[in-house]
Amino acid sequence: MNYSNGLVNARGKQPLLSFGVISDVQYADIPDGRSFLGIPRYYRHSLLVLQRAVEKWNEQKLKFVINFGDIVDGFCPKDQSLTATKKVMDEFNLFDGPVYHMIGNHCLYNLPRENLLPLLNIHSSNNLAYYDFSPIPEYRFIILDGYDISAIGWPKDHPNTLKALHFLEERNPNSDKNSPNGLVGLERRFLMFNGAVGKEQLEWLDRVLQDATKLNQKVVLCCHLPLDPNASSTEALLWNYDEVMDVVHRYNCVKVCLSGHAHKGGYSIDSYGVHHRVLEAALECPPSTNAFGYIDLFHDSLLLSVTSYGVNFSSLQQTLIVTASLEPGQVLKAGEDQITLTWSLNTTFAAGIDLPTKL
Ligand SMILES: Nc1ccn([C@@H]2O[C@H](COP(=O)(O)O)[C@@H](O)[C@H]2O)c(=O)n1
Ligand SMILES: O=P(O)(O)OC[C@H](O)CO
Repeated sequence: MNYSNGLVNARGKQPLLSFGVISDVQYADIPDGRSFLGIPRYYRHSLLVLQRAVEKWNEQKLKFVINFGDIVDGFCPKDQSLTATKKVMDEFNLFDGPVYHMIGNHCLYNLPRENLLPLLNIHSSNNLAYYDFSPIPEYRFIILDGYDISAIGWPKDHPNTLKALHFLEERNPNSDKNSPNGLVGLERRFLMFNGAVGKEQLEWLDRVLQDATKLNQKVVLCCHLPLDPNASSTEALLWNYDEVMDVVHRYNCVKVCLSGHAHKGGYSIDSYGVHHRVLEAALECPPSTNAFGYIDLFHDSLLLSVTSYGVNFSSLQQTLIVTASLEPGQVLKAGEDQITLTWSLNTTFAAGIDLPTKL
């Protein structure tokens, strides 16, 4: 198969396919602000990051794009939720190919599922937002709905809202269920801005992984909420990340889990050798810097090139490269294959790095 834009990757191999990634745009037409923890948030600039991303992805002729959720921020005035969501979608729609979306908590603060899902081109009879696709026979992509069991997004009397409230009541004694005060270690994920994958979705995941195994496909698992404590702040984890990973670990086909939500990003390899990469938030890029990228898929590895914080878009001085070898067997320690490189001014996208240890 040819590399989509006709270029050979600087490692000398032609990728089977390349696709774009971005997360947590959280656009709102409001002045800059800060997160609860004081991190600056640039609500208007994030749309410019998306515009630059789409421009770059089109230049690179990528096959498709995956958006990891939270396209509009919860602080968006509610009478502007619909127009803001459409405005962001208009930008995504300028990409010359399909864009696969997933939902995040901020999307759900703005619009109920029944209005949101059609805008995100997620066609579902039960308002759940999980699905899979296989752009080439060698790979299967699975998009999870991390807010299946959630106290946000469903009507107040929906069984999933009630289940979520009950779940939180049992695990988080604070009156503000977004507060992790007093919760210890992994308990700190039991917050209202997170959610869980429900039983039926878990069973569906199991069936898809069974099928992928039968077809000898490698799987990229995507979820707004991170699935490994070593790749994310504890407060951002999916409530039942452990149940999801128990299903994943029954098979050998899932090679990498990608997510957003934990804005500073992260990377780990779990004890089964599955790679986890949390993507940095577009929202928290200071003006004229970026957080988006693309992934090259190979038979035995993938290569993520991220245009990261502090990088001037036109010079692309720094590119964060992660090569993740996908063969089963030996497990690398987290961080061992994550390398930050500084490139000279006239270098554009750069080479991958061969792993010191081949899996
Ligand atoms: N450590 C934290 C983090 C958050 N909260 C609460 O969650 C709300 C949303 O947080 P953002 O990161 O999206 O700004 C925030 O307003 C707090 O109520 C918290 O209590 N402790
Ligand atoms: O996506 P937000 O704004 O709800 O923030 C989530 C936090 O970063 C989780 O620690």
